[in-house]
Amino acid sequence: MSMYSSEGGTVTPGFSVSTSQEPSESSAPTSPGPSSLHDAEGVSKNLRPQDRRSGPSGYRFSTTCATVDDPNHKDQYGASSAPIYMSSTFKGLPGAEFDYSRSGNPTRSMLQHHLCQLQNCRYSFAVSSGMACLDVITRNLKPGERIVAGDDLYGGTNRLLVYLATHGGIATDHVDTTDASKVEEILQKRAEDHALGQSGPVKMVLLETPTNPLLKICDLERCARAAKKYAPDAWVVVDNTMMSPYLMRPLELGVDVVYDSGTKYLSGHHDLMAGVVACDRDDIGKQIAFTINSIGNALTPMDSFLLLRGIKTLAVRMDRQQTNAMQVASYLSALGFKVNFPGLASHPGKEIHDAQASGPGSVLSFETGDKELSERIVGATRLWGISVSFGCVNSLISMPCLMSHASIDPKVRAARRLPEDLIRLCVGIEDCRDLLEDLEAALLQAGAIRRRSVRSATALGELGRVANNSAVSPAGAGTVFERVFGDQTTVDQDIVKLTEGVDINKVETRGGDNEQPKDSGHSPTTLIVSAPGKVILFGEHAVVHGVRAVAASVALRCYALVESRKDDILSLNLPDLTVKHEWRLSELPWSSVPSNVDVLSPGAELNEKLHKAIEAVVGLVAGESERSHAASVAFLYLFMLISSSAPPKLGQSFTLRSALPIGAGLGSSASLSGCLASALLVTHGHIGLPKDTKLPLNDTTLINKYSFLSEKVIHGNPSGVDNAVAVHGGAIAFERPSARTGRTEALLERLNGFKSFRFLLTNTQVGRDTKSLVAGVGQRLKDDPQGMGARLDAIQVISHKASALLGQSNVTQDRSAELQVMANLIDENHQHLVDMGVSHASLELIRKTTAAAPFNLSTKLTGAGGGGCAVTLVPDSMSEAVLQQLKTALEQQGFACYETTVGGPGVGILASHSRALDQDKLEAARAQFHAQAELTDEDRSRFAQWIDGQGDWIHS
Ligand SMILES: Nc1ncnc2c1ncn2[C@@H]1O[C@H](COP(=O)(O)OP(=O)(O)O)[C@@H](O)[C@H]1O
Ligand SMILES: C[C@@](O)(CCOP(=O)(O)O)CC(=O)O
Repeated sequence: MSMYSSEGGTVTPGFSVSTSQEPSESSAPTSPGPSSLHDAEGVSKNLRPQDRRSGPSGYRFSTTCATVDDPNHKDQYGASSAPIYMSSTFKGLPGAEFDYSRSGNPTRSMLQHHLCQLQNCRYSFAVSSGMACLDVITRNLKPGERIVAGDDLYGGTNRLLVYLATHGGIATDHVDTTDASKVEEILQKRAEDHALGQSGPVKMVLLETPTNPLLKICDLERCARAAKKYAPDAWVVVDNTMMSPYLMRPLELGVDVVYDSGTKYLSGHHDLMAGVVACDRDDIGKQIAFTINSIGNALTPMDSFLLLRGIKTLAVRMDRQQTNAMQVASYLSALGFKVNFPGLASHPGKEIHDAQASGPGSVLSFETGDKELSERIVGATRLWGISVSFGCVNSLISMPCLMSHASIDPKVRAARRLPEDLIRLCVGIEDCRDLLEDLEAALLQAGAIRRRSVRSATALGELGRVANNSAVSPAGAGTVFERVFGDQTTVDQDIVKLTEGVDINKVETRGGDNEQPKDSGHSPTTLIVSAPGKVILFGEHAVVHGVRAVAASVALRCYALVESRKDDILSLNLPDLTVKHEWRLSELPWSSVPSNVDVLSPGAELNEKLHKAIEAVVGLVAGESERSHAASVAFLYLFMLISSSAPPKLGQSFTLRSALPIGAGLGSSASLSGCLASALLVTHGHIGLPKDTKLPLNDTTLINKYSFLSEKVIHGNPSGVDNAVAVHGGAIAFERPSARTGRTEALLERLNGFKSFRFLLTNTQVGRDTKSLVAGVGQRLKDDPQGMGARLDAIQVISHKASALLGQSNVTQDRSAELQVMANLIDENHQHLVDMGVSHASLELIRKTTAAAPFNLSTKLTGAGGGGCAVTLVPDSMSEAVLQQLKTALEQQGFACYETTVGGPGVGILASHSRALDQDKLEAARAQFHAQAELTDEDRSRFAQWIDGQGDWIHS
């Protein structure tokens, strides 16, 4: 029988183990015991455990891990990997080494031999789980005897101790073991009580360091000394799971028994449950062998094999895990979170820890100050698996109070100062950049941090400074991070280094260690956004081909309500088109998102693969109109692109309502696109909300880029003028980049004089489709490049004249002459549009009506034409009565008139975190957004008026 076997020889099924079958003190190992080798080498405790030689071969730790060699169980075929003896019984005469697998199994014996090498001890036992270890150990206690244990214990340990108290009469004193004097005090007190007959003797001191999940440090040597002094009969037991024998070997520090949950670091792959008990004392070894054989919780052959295999890579795994953990801890700490990790210089127990262990391990925890925020963070991670346990090659995230420690009474948790908001991270071997990116994205999505734009960094003169750092993102996005504690703003270059390659600009935390979270510092999850429609006064269609267009925002807007959800559903509600979509986030075609998306710098081209994949997903809804299909595809396209850096786990609900007539040439699609882009960029943390009510230009530029992509989905080949107006607002002259004109960058010029003109918009109510009208003009240009080219040139001249006129901010002396010039330009431009084939009988009727006496006004189609809207220039001199008369005439012909002001603001944001959208207002807004689908024009304008009148909108 091997000294390393737990079983102790032959056991006949159905019979109890006789003492002679337990490991006997006289039995000698058949190979030199590890301790003898150590003694021979005079190994000093001052050497780091992993540097010390261990095992009979005298190899260092990682070599020993990989070198499984049990001289007592040499394989007859020379198998390189320990064979799995999948046999419950073994044939042979009584007295043979193996007879029944509960008592002994060759695979388990090989494992236990190997564990002895690693743990530098003579007895190692493999059982069915970490808790089984504690069960086996505590069975040494008798009713009336006592345990002293820590107060920051794993929930399962706590549960077993409570069970022992209630069912076994074995009480536990919980003390703060991080303060060795407390351990000394309680041991002394119990010794005195026992001497006086007032309490049972302490028979076990249960320690763990670092503790789980607060990572507090206990001085093992000092506690063990105190135990030997005041309770010499007590077993000093250490749960070494957080360290593993690679980082700490408590038996060398005066401890009697060590156990590890083998499920964690030892196996490393979360593919088995196991526990390992180790000791160097014969009396304890004998007792434990007896108990395991009696209760039958020894590890199965298959799991023994798996554990043995896992152990071979223990050192390399832990090296990588620790390095990663150190980076994660530093990252969180630099962001201002309270981080518990003994690797950090700030850890109060670091000195003691470093003296007894050779690394911090890879478990850390941090506090956010807000339980719900923590839940959101945990829920928002993707790469970090939400799971209990630790030590696995895969990184895990959990909230101990809801998971591993949920079995501890909340009152007890509170008394033991276990914060409810605590998040535990168990770091794996992944590429740390991915881990940090995922964590960062989760922090952003949950609202724990927020990023700020590159522009403000540049303004602060910081970007250049940090850009010199070699660790700046290869994407060149300018990885500058900013922390904010109250009013203090710092740029932390360490974070830049840590998140090398992370495509994020600036990050602000919303609280330091002692600071309560401030709502103002995070990406709001509930908000209302709006964007205006537009009227093109000159240059529509031609603008697609590089010609200048003159356009302005109108007071009719689209509005979106965005709310976060607690499930994984992404919902898009389009009541104007009576459509509601719901998609499960996991069902979206994430694999079609290009891998190299730079969210802050999207290209101007649609990604065809993603576009097609999304069309297929949206196309699954039967009976949807082309209109809502296009809007839904545009929405999903933006959603997937914008969230691609961290696909969320929790869904969102989007409800869009428009005060604009849809498909009437007033840019409803662009205003919808502006709403979607701004809402997504803000709620996904790519745009932080400004402290004042003005969105910075770089943010509106980003919104515009996404709006343009959305327009491309809806329109095919838009010029970009509609979305430029919807996002930036005001009145503009616009020219897109074009091969025809040689322009390589879009031109956007503000026209301040536009506002002084009055316009009447008249909707023909004739539906049409921008996409096909634009495509039609494109085709005509191909068919007749000369004729069409001449028209485009003529429109270019018109637009230039008009923008020169409308750009003047002061009303000139000769106002009526100006108005006449404008009227002529309108007529001329309309004629070209007729020639381009995009007018319509209804539009011509409006022209005729407005041109007739007594009105004598100039009108042109606006937008894509083919129906839709017409715009009429109303001279300053026209009285309200005459204007009313014109409106009545038009309305009698079945048209709808809008008197709208032009040149108002672009995208607007009303966020729930500001007082502008308090709970009451939000409820009222919800009711309005979710009111019956069909709204009359009057309902719409009432709704718009109400929403526009709420709070302080943040505007472009
Ligand atoms: N309120 C809305 N709800 C859903 N989709 C909308 C809404 N407003 C605009 N759209 C989308 O925009 C398209 C209309 O765009 P378009 O034909 O260019 O007309 P417009 O001149 O109004 O922009 C619709 O077919 C639809 O896809
Ligand atoms: C015809 C066009 O110039 C304007 C389209 O406006 P609308 O979609 O009709 O609102 C096309 C474009 O500029 O993208």
